[in-house]
Amino acid sequence: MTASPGSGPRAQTPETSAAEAAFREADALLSAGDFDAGFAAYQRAAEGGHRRAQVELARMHLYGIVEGANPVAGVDWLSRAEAAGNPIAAYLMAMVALGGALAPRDQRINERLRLAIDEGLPPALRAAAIHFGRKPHPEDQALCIRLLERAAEGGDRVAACLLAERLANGEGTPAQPEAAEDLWRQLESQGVARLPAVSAGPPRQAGSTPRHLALEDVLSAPSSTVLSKQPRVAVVDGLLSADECRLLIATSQPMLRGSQTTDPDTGDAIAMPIRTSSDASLDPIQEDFALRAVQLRLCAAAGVDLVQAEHLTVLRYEPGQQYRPHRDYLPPATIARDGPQAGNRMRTICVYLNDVEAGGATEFPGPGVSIAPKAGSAVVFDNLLPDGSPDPDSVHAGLPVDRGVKWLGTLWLRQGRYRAF
Ligand SMILES: O=C(O)CCC(=O)C(=O)O
Ligand SMILES: [Fe+2]
Repeated sequence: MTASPGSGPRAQTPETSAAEAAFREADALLSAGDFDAGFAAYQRAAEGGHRRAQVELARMHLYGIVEGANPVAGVDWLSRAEAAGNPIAAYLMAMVALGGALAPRDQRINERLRLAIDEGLPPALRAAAIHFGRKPHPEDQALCIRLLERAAEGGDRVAACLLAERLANGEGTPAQPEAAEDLWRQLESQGVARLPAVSAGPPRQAGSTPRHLALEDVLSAPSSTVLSKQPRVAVVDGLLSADECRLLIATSQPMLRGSQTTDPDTGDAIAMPIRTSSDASLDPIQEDFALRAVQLRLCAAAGVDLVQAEHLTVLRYEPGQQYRPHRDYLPPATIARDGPQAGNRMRTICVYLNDVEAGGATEFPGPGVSIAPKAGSAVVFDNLLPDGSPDPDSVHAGLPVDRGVKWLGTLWLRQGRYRAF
């Protein structure tokens, strides 16, 4: 990758003063909570060629911040800013393109990410660190550490958590317990909670030459082992790396709240004794490249497209907490309200994010299958019969945790497209 803003033919044009004024006005309006007027002001600035306004306008379109937002228009604005060399636009385009729906999932993703890395964008540095961290070559491991350091220096707290754990455990670097402890103390003083121990085994991703960023290497999932044919239940070992497990935990930890369940009669989300864990559902606006890459691999393991996935949910069970026997398919009232075009939840993938000291297995009483949590491994199961109707035999439970804590990531996968990108 070559271009960097401020040099060469792709240099950014200086913003005109009218566009700059509209951009500032938009910022002020948004700070005051007036989203519609802010959107309109960004639109004026964007049409005047203001690159940052184009990016902000694109985000409002992509994430549906205002009435009339349109993800396709979001991608158009990103393309314009990207063509002018804006690295944030390139990063966001890479993130959108992972879904394959509004931009092709092709080689340009690597090029875009490289541009954003060259510009030192912390979420791009973090995503690249996690990418190289999956590869066993010592040069890739060393690169992972360096990229985490750069992201952490750029203020990325999740990267700092990942770095602290690698320093503590001597992953990709000699163990440095004191440096790890210092980093954790700094993070704790900023309100960041420590991570549970995660040991997903050594990096094992086969693939390309060291130090070469090639996302296609890490997007394919290892093969699965079928435990039951009817209902279909399979496990996939070694799906996520320790960094990826930690990424999900560190991202969701500040957002955890008591779990809710869908009332089968009304479709409302309510607290019910069936599910006593805490959870966080990640809104698309909270996603970054690394989180989407992880979800893409989960979807590959489940054999569905990323756009069929509901938002990623991360659950935490403390001792005694459980998810009593239930089925994941939705009542018609919920489907009518939330993605009627997407149909029902055809499949579920749950990935274990840590090893549980005792208890916490996922149990399918029908076929008599029980899966013990193992960091980085996943269970995939069908909720519907081949004709698309709900399968009552898909009943399953998260058994109570006896000792330790259980962290789990769940994607509920619809029959059709649920996400815009
Ligand atoms: O905690 C478990 O093992 C199962 C979780 C589950 O059933 C779900 O997330 O739908
Ligand atoms: Fe479930």
